[in-house]
Amino acid sequence: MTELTTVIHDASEIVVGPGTDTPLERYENAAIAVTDGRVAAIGPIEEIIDEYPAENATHAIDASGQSVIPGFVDSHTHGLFAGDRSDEFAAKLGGERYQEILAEGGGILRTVSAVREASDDELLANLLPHLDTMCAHGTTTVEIKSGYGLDTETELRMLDVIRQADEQHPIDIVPTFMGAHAVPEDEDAESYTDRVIDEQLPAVAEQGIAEFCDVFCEEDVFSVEQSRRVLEAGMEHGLTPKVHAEEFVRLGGAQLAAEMGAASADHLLHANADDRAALAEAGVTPVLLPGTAFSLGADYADARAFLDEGGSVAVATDFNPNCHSQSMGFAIALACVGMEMTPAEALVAGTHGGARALDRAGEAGTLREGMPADVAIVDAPSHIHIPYNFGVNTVETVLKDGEPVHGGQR
Ligand SMILES: N=CN[C@@H](CCC(=O)O)C(=O)O
Ligand SMILES: [Zn+2]
Repeated sequence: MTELTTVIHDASEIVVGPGTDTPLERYENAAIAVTDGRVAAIGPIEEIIDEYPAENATHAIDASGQSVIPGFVDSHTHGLFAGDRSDEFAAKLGGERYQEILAEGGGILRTVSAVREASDDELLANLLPHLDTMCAHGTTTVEIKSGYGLDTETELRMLDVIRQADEQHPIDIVPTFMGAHAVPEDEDAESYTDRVIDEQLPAVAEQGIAEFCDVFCEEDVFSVEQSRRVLEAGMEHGLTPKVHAEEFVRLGGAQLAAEMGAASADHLLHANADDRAALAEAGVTPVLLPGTAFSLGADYADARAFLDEGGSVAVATDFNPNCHSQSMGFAIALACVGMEMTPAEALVAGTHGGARALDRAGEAGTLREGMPADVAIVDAPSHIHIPYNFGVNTVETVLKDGEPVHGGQR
Protein backbone atom coordinates (compact mmCIF):
# COMPACT_ATOMS: atom_id res chain seq x y z
CA MET A 1 0.00 0.00 0.00
CA THR A 2 1.21 3.48 -0.82
CA GLU A 3 2.23 5.48 2.24
CA LEU A 4 1.76 9.24 2.31
CA THR A 5 5.14 9.89 3.91
CA THR A 6 5.18 13.65 3.99
CA VAL A 7 3.23 16.71 2.99
CA ILE A 8 4.97 20.10 3.04
CA HIS A 9 2.34 22.80 2.71
CA ASP A 10 1.91 26.56 2.56
CA ALA A 11 5.48 27.12 1.38
CA SER A 12 6.20 30.64 0.13
CA GLU A 13 8.09 28.98 -2.68
CA ILE A 14 8.96 25.49 -3.87
CA VAL A 15 11.83 25.14 -6.31
CA VAL A 16 11.44 22.24 -8.74
CA GLY A 17 14.71 22.54 -10.67
CA PRO A 18 15.92 24.14 -13.90
CA GLY A 19 13.11 25.35 -16.14
CA THR A 20 12.90 24.98 -19.89
CA ASP A 21 12.81 28.72 -20.62
CA THR A 22 13.88 30.03 -17.21
CA PRO A 23 16.89 29.23 -15.04
CA LEU A 24 14.54 28.06 -12.30
CA GLU A 25 11.11 26.43 -12.29
CA ARG A 26 9.30 27.29 -9.05
CA TYR A 27 5.85 27.60 -7.53
CA GLU A 28 4.64 30.18 -5.05
CA ASN A 29 2.26 29.36 -2.19
CA ALA A 30 2.93 25.73 -2.88
CA ALA A 31 2.85 22.20 -1.51
CA ILE A 32 4.62 18.95 -2.14
CA ALA A 33 3.33 15.47 -1.36
CA VAL A 34 5.64 12.51 -0.87
CA THR A 35 4.57 8.90 -1.16
CA ASP A 36 6.98 6.04 -0.46
CA GLY A 37 9.86 8.51 -0.25
CA ARG A 38 9.30 10.02 -3.70
CA VAL A 39 7.65 13.18 -4.96
CA ALA A 40 4.04 12.27 -5.76
CA ALA A 41 2.81 15.78 -6.51
CA ILE A 42 4.22 19.30 -6.44
CA GLY A 43 2.59 22.60 -7.30
CA PRO A 44 0.32 25.39 -6.09
CA ILE A 45 -1.24 24.38 -2.79
CA GLU A 46 -4.83 24.26 -4.11
CA GLU A 47 -3.80 21.66 -6.70
CA ILE A 48 -2.16 19.36 -4.14
CA ILE A 49 -3.86 19.51 -0.80
CA ASP A 50 -7.29 18.06 -1.70
CA GLU A 51 -5.74 14.87 -3.02
CA TYR A 52 -3.02 14.72 -0.35
CA PRO A 53 -4.43 16.15 2.93
CA ALA A 54 -1.63 17.01 5.33
CA GLU A 55 -3.44 15.32 8.22
CA ASN A 56 -3.11 11.95 6.45
CA ALA A 57 0.67 12.24 6.19
CA THR A 58 3.17 10.72 8.61
CA HIS A 59 5.03 14.04 8.54
CA ALA A 60 3.06 17.23 7.93
CA ILE A 61 5.28 20.29 7.64
CA ASP A 62 3.95 23.82 7.65
CA ALA A 63 6.46 25.75 5.53
CA SER A 64 4.75 29.12 5.61
CA GLY A 65 7.26 31.89 5.05
CA GLN A 66 9.82 29.35 3.86
CA SER A 67 11.46 28.24 0.62
CA VAL A 68 11.57 24.53 -0.21
CA ILE A 69 14.42 23.49 -2.48
CA PRO A 70 15.98 20.23 -3.70
CA GLY A 71 18.66 18.99 -1.28
CA PHE A 72 22.11 20.13 -2.36
CA VAL A 73 24.26 17.72 -4.35
CA ASP A 74 27.85 18.46 -3.34
CA SER A 75 29.70 16.86 -6.24
CA HIS A 76 33.33 17.44 -5.21
CA THR A 77 34.77 16.88 -1.74
CA HIS A 78 37.80 15.33 -0.07
CA GLY A 79 35.75 15.12 3.12
CA LEU A 80 37.53 12.12 4.67
CA PHE A 81 40.82 13.15 6.23
CA ALA A 82 42.76 13.37 9.48
CA GLY A 83 44.96 16.04 11.03
CA ASP A 84 44.75 19.82 11.09
CA ARG A 85 46.17 22.14 8.42
CA SER A 86 44.79 25.40 9.75
CA ASP A 87 48.40 26.62 10.14
CA GLU A 88 48.79 26.34 6.34
CA PHE A 89 45.76 28.61 5.91
CA ALA A 90 47.56 31.19 8.02
CA ALA A 91 50.83 30.62 6.11
CA LYS A 92 49.07 31.15 2.78
CA LEU A 93 47.65 34.42 4.08
CA GLY A 94 51.25 35.32 4.84
CA GLY A 95 52.23 34.75 1.20
CA GLU A 96 53.20 31.06 0.96
CA ARG A 97 51.88 29.31 -2.13
CA TYR A 98 49.86 26.06 -2.12
CA GLN A 99 52.30 24.39 -4.54
CA GLU A 100 55.32 25.40 -2.44
CA ILE A 101 53.73 23.88 0.66
CA LEU A 102 53.04 20.66 -1.27
CA ALA A 103 56.58 20.56 -2.74
CA GLU A 104 57.98 20.81 0.80
CA GLY A 105 55.99 17.74 1.90
CA GLY A 106 53.07 19.69 3.40
CA GLY A 107 49.56 20.09 2.01
CA ILE A 108 48.13 16.85 0.64
CA LEU A 109 51.25 14.92 1.71
CA ARG A 110 50.84 16.05 5.31
CA THR A 111 47.25 14.81 5.31
CA VAL A 112 48.48 11.52 3.79
CA SER A 113 50.77 10.99 6.82
CA ALA A 114 47.91 11.73 9.23
CA VAL A 115 45.49 9.41 7.40
CA ARG A 116 48.01 6.56 7.25
CA GLU A 117 48.48 6.86 11.02
CA ALA A 118 44.75 7.00 11.80
CA SER A 119 42.72 3.84 12.47
CA ASP A 120 39.56 3.11 10.49
CA ASP A 121 37.50 3.99 13.55
CA GLU A 122 39.28 7.32 13.90
CA LEU A 123 38.72 8.10 10.23
CA LEU A 124 35.03 7.26 10.53
CA ALA A 125 34.76 9.34 13.69
CA ASN A 126 36.25 12.26 11.76
CA LEU A 127 33.91 11.89 8.80
CA LEU A 128 30.53 11.44 10.49
CA PRO A 129 30.41 14.91 12.13
CA HIS A 130 31.34 16.49 8.79
CA LEU A 131 28.40 14.66 7.24
CA ASP A 132 26.18 15.97 10.05
CA THR A 133 27.33 19.51 9.25
CA MET A 134 26.75 19.03 5.53
CA CYS A 135 23.28 17.63 6.22
CA ALA A 136 22.45 20.52 8.57
CA HIS A 137 23.40 22.87 5.72
CA GLY A 138 21.06 21.13 3.29
CA THR A 139 23.27 18.61 1.49
CA THR A 140 21.57 15.30 0.79
CA THR A 141 24.08 13.76 -1.65
CA VAL A 142 27.85 14.17 -1.45
CA GLU A 143 30.78 12.83 -3.41
CA ILE A 144 33.85 11.92 -1.36
CA LYS A 145 37.24 11.07 -2.83
CA SER A 146 39.99 8.84 -1.50
CA GLY A 147 43.48 10.12 -2.27
CA TYR A 148 45.05 10.66 1.14
CA GLY A 149 46.44 7.13 1.22
CA LEU A 150 48.59 6.95 -1.90
CA ASP A 151 49.20 3.26 -1.22
CA THR A 152 46.89 0.33 -1.87
CA GLU A 153 46.18 -0.46 1.77
CA THR A 154 45.27 3.09 2.80
CA GLU A 155 43.34 3.91 -0.37
CA LEU A 156 41.22 0.79 0.24
CA ARG A 157 40.80 1.72 3.91
CA MET A 158 39.58 5.18 2.94
CA LEU A 159 37.06 3.79 0.46
CA ASP A 160 35.86 1.26 3.03
CA VAL A 161 35.36 4.00 5.64
CA ILE A 162 33.41 5.99 3.03
CA ARG A 163 31.27 2.88 2.46
CA GLN A 164 30.66 2.50 6.21
CA ALA A 165 29.70 6.16 6.52
CA ASP A 166 27.27 5.77 3.63
CA GLU A 167 25.62 2.88 5.46
CA GLN A 168 25.42 4.76 8.76
CA HIS A 169 24.46 8.26 7.64
CA PRO A 170 21.28 9.39 5.89
CA ILE A 171 23.24 11.43 3.30
CA ASP A 172 23.95 9.50 0.10
CA ILE A 173 27.70 9.25 -0.46
CA VAL A 174 29.20 8.75 -3.93
CA PRO A 175 32.69 7.21 -3.68
CA THR A 176 35.54 8.29 -5.95
CA PHE A 177 38.95 6.61 -6.13
CA MET A 178 41.74 9.20 -6.36
CA GLY A 179 45.00 7.32 -5.89
CA ALA A 180 46.48 9.83 -8.35
CA HIS A 181 45.96 12.79 -6.00
CA ALA A 182 49.65 13.49 -5.33
CA VAL A 183 53.01 11.83 -5.84
CA PRO A 184 54.32 10.22 -2.62
CA GLU A 185 57.47 11.88 -1.29
CA ASP A 186 59.80 8.97 -2.02
CA GLU A 187 58.61 8.35 -5.58
CA ASP A 188 58.56 9.89 -9.06
CA ALA A 189 55.29 10.57 -10.89
CA GLU A 190 55.89 8.02 -13.64
CA SER A 191 56.61 5.02 -11.41
CA TYR A 192 53.82 6.03 -9.01
CA THR A 193 51.41 6.22 -11.97
CA ASP A 194 52.37 2.62 -12.76
CA ARG A 195 51.60 1.62 -9.17
CA VAL A 196 48.20 3.32 -9.23
CA ILE A 197 47.39 1.41 -12.42
CA ASP A 198 48.96 -1.96 -11.61
CA GLU A 199 48.29 -2.24 -7.86
CA GLN A 200 45.67 0.21 -6.60
CA LEU A 201 43.07 0.20 -9.39
CA PRO A 202 42.73 -3.61 -9.63
CA ALA A 203 42.33 -3.85 -5.84
CA VAL A 204 39.72 -1.07 -5.78
CA ALA A 205 37.84 -2.66 -8.68
CA GLU A 206 37.89 -6.08 -7.04
CA GLN A 207 36.26 -4.64 -3.91
CA GLY A 208 33.70 -2.71 -5.98
CA ILE A 209 33.89 0.29 -3.65
CA ALA A 210 34.34 3.21 -6.04
CA GLU A 211 32.22 4.60 -8.85
CA PHE A 212 34.51 7.29 -10.28
CA CYS A 213 38.25 7.59 -10.85
CA ASP A 214 39.75 11.07 -10.49
CA VAL A 215 43.25 12.45 -11.12
CA PHE A 216 45.03 15.71 -10.22
CA CYS A 217 46.20 16.71 -13.70
CA GLU A 218 48.49 19.59 -12.79
CA GLU A 219 51.98 20.95 -13.30
CA ASP A 220 54.40 19.12 -10.98
CA VAL A 221 51.74 16.54 -10.10
CA PHE A 222 50.41 14.27 -12.91
CA SER A 223 50.99 15.13 -16.58
CA VAL A 224 48.24 14.87 -19.17
CA GLU A 225 49.74 11.61 -20.41
CA GLN A 226 50.00 10.12 -16.91
CA SER A 227 46.45 11.28 -16.17
CA ARG A 228 45.22 9.69 -19.38
CA ARG A 229 46.83 6.37 -18.46
CA VAL A 230 45.20 6.38 -15.01
CA LEU A 231 41.77 7.27 -16.35
CA GLU A 232 41.93 4.72 -19.18
CA ALA A 233 42.88 2.01 -16.71
CA GLY A 234 40.05 3.15 -14.45
CA MET A 235 37.59 2.89 -17.34
CA GLU A 236 38.81 -0.64 -18.06
CA HIS A 237 37.86 -1.43 -14.47
CA GLY A 238 34.42 0.19 -14.89
CA LEU A 239 35.19 3.51 -13.15
CA THR A 240 33.91 6.70 -14.78
CA PRO A 241 36.59 9.39 -15.21
CA LYS A 242 36.74 12.78 -13.53
CA VAL A 243 39.60 15.27 -13.82
CA HIS A 244 41.04 18.00 -11.57
CA ALA A 245 41.81 20.34 -14.44
CA GLU A 246 43.43 23.76 -14.97
CA GLU A 247 43.51 24.65 -11.27
CA PHE A 248 46.91 26.38 -11.04
CA VAL A 249 48.00 26.39 -14.68
CA ARG A 250 46.37 25.49 -17.99
CA LEU A 251 47.90 22.06 -18.60
CA GLY A 252 45.31 20.27 -20.75
CA GLY A 253 43.14 18.42 -18.22
CA ALA A 254 39.92 19.90 -19.62
CA GLN A 255 40.72 18.71 -23.14
CA LEU A 256 41.59 15.31 -21.67
CA ALA A 257 38.25 15.19 -19.82
CA ALA A 258 36.46 16.01 -23.08
CA GLU A 259 38.44 13.41 -25.02
CA MET A 260 37.66 10.72 -22.45
CA GLY A 261 33.99 11.64 -22.02
CA ALA A 262 34.53 12.25 -18.31
CA ALA A 263 31.56 12.90 -16.04
CA SER A 264 33.15 16.17 -14.98
CA ALA A 265 36.14 18.45 -15.20
CA ASP A 266 36.68 20.27 -11.93
CA HIS A 267 38.25 23.58 -10.79
CA LEU A 268 38.90 25.11 -14.27
CA LEU A 269 40.27 28.40 -12.94
CA HIS A 270 42.54 28.66 -15.99
CA ALA A 271 40.28 27.07 -18.62
CA ASN A 272 39.98 29.05 -21.85
CA ALA A 273 37.32 29.30 -24.57
CA ASP A 274 38.64 26.19 -26.38
CA ASP A 275 38.38 24.21 -23.16
CA ARG A 276 34.84 25.44 -22.50
CA ALA A 277 33.78 24.53 -26.03
CA ALA A 278 35.38 21.08 -25.83
CA LEU A 279 33.68 20.30 -22.51
CA ALA A 280 30.28 21.49 -23.77
CA GLU A 281 30.66 19.52 -27.00
CA ALA A 282 31.57 16.34 -25.10
CA GLY A 283 28.78 16.79 -22.51
CA VAL A 284 31.27 16.97 -19.62
CA THR A 285 29.94 18.89 -16.61
CA PRO A 286 32.26 21.70 -15.48
CA VAL A 287 32.38 21.66 -11.67
CA LEU A 288 33.28 25.08 -10.28
CA LEU A 289 34.64 25.34 -6.75
CA PRO A 290 34.54 28.97 -5.63
CA GLY A 291 35.49 28.08 -2.04
CA THR A 292 38.88 26.90 -3.28
CA ALA A 293 39.58 30.17 -5.10
CA PHE A 294 38.38 32.04 -1.99
CA SER A 295 40.65 30.13 0.39
CA LEU A 296 43.62 30.32 -2.00
CA GLY A 297 43.06 34.01 -2.68
CA ALA A 298 42.99 33.12 -6.38
CA ASP A 299 40.88 34.44 -9.24
CA TYR A 300 37.57 32.63 -9.63
CA ALA A 301 36.68 30.41 -12.58
CA ASP A 302 34.89 32.23 -15.38
CA ALA A 303 31.40 30.92 -14.66
CA ARG A 304 29.80 33.66 -16.77
CA ALA A 305 31.68 32.50 -19.86
CA PHE A 306 30.61 28.88 -19.30
CA LEU A 307 26.98 29.93 -18.86
CA ASP A 308 26.83 32.62 -21.53
CA GLU A 309 28.35 30.30 -24.11
CA GLY A 310 25.38 28.02 -23.56
CA GLY A 311 26.86 25.49 -21.17
CA SER A 312 25.76 24.57 -17.68
CA VAL A 313 27.90 24.15 -14.61
CA ALA A 314 27.92 22.54 -11.19
CA VAL A 315 28.98 24.34 -8.03
CA ALA A 316 30.42 22.31 -5.15
CA THR A 317 32.26 22.97 -1.88
CA ASP A 318 35.57 21.12 -2.47
CA PHE A 319 35.51 20.55 1.31
CA ASN A 320 39.06 19.43 2.23
CA PRO A 321 41.84 20.52 4.62
CA ASN A 322 42.77 23.30 2.17
CA CYS A 323 39.19 24.52 1.71
CA HIS A 324 37.55 23.96 5.03
CA SER A 325 33.86 24.62 4.47
CA GLN A 326 31.10 22.03 4.28
CA SER A 327 28.51 24.65 3.39
CA MET A 328 26.87 24.60 -0.03
CA GLY A 329 25.10 27.82 0.97
CA PHE A 330 28.46 29.54 1.29
CA ALA A 331 29.66 28.06 -2.03
CA ILE A 332 26.49 29.45 -3.63
CA ALA A 333 27.09 32.88 -2.07
CA LEU A 334 30.63 32.87 -3.49
CA ALA A 335 29.30 31.71 -6.86
CA CYS A 336 27.03 34.76 -6.90
CA VAL A 337 29.38 37.39 -5.56
CA GLY A 338 32.67 36.02 -6.87
CA MET A 339 31.58 34.40 -10.14
CA GLU A 340 28.66 36.65 -11.06
CA MET A 341 26.11 33.86 -11.16
CA THR A 342 22.50 34.72 -10.35
CA PRO A 343 21.03 33.11 -7.22
CA ALA A 344 18.84 30.94 -9.49
CA GLU A 345 21.82 29.81 -11.60
CA ALA A 346 23.89 29.08 -8.51
CA LEU A 347 21.09 27.10 -6.86
CA VAL A 348 20.58 25.00 -10.00
CA ALA A 349 24.36 24.46 -10.19
CA GLY A 350 24.42 23.25 -6.58
CA THR A 351 21.55 20.82 -7.07
CA HIS A 352 20.82 19.62 -10.63
CA GLY A 353 24.35 20.55 -11.78
CA GLY A 354 25.90 18.49 -9.01
CA ALA A 355 23.66 15.55 -9.87
CA ARG A 356 24.81 15.77 -13.51
CA ALA A 357 28.45 15.77 -12.41
CA LEU A 358 27.74 12.53 -10.55
CA ASP A 359 25.73 10.90 -13.36
CA ARG A 360 22.62 11.14 -11.18
CA ALA A 361 20.44 13.68 -12.97
CA GLY A 362 17.52 11.24 -12.87
CA GLU A 363 17.90 10.51 -9.17
CA ALA A 364 18.86 13.72 -7.37
CA GLY A 365 18.97 17.48 -7.62
CA THR A 366 15.38 18.20 -8.73
CA LEU A 367 11.93 17.82 -7.17
CA ARG A 368 9.99 16.53 -10.15
CA GLU A 369 7.31 13.87 -9.73
CA GLY A 370 8.87 10.46 -9.23
CA MET A 371 12.18 11.78 -7.92
CA PRO A 372 13.39 10.92 -4.39
CA ALA A 373 12.08 13.56 -1.98
CA ASP A 374 15.47 14.94 -0.93
CA VAL A 375 14.54 18.38 0.33
CA ALA A 376 16.02 21.34 2.16
CA ILE A 377 13.67 23.87 3.74
CA VAL A 378 15.14 27.35 3.92
CA ASP A 379 13.85 29.55 6.73
CA ALA A 380 13.27 32.51 4.44
CA PRO A 381 10.67 33.24 1.78
CA SER A 382 12.86 32.70 -1.28
CA HIS A 383 16.01 30.90 -2.43
CA ILE A 384 17.65 34.32 -2.94
CA HIS A 385 18.12 34.45 0.83
CA ILE A 386 20.66 31.60 0.62
CA PRO A 387 23.41 33.80 -0.90
CA TYR A 388 21.88 37.05 0.43
CA ASN A 389 22.32 35.80 3.99
CA PHE A 390 25.93 34.72 3.38
CA GLY A 391 27.90 33.14 6.19
CA VAL A 392 24.71 32.03 7.89
CA ASN A 393 22.99 28.67 7.58
CA THR A 394 19.52 29.46 6.28
CA VAL A 395 18.48 25.78 6.13
CA GLU A 396 16.10 24.78 8.91
CA THR A 397 14.86 21.30 7.99
CA VAL A 398 16.24 18.56 5.74
CA LEU A 399 14.40 15.52 4.40
CA LYS A 400 15.98 12.47 2.79
CA ASP A 401 13.56 10.27 0.86
CA GLY A 402 10.79 12.27 2.50
CA GLU A 403 11.95 11.50 6.05
CA PRO A 404 13.14 14.35 8.31
CA VAL A 405 16.88 13.88 8.93
CA HIS A 406 17.67 17.31 10.28
CA GLY A 407 15.69 19.99 12.09
CA GLY A 408 12.16 19.88 13.22
CA GLN A 409 8.61 20.43 12.23
CA ARG A 410 6.92 23.60 13.23
N1 LIG B 1 43.77 20.26 -5.83
C1 LIG B 1 43.83 19.11 -5.44
N2 LIG B 1 43.08 18.53 -4.47
C2 LIG B 1 42.26 19.21 -3.56
C3 LIG B 1 43.01 19.79 -2.41
C4 LIG B 1 43.39 18.72 -1.46
C5 LIG B 1 44.23 19.18 -0.32
O1 LIG B 1 44.89 20.23 -0.40
O2 LIG B 1 44.24 18.43 0.66
C6 LIG B 1 41.33 20.19 -4.26
O3 LIG B 1 40.63 19.75 -5.15
O4 LIG B 1 41.27 21.38 -3.91
ZN1 LIG C 1 39.52 18.14 -5.38
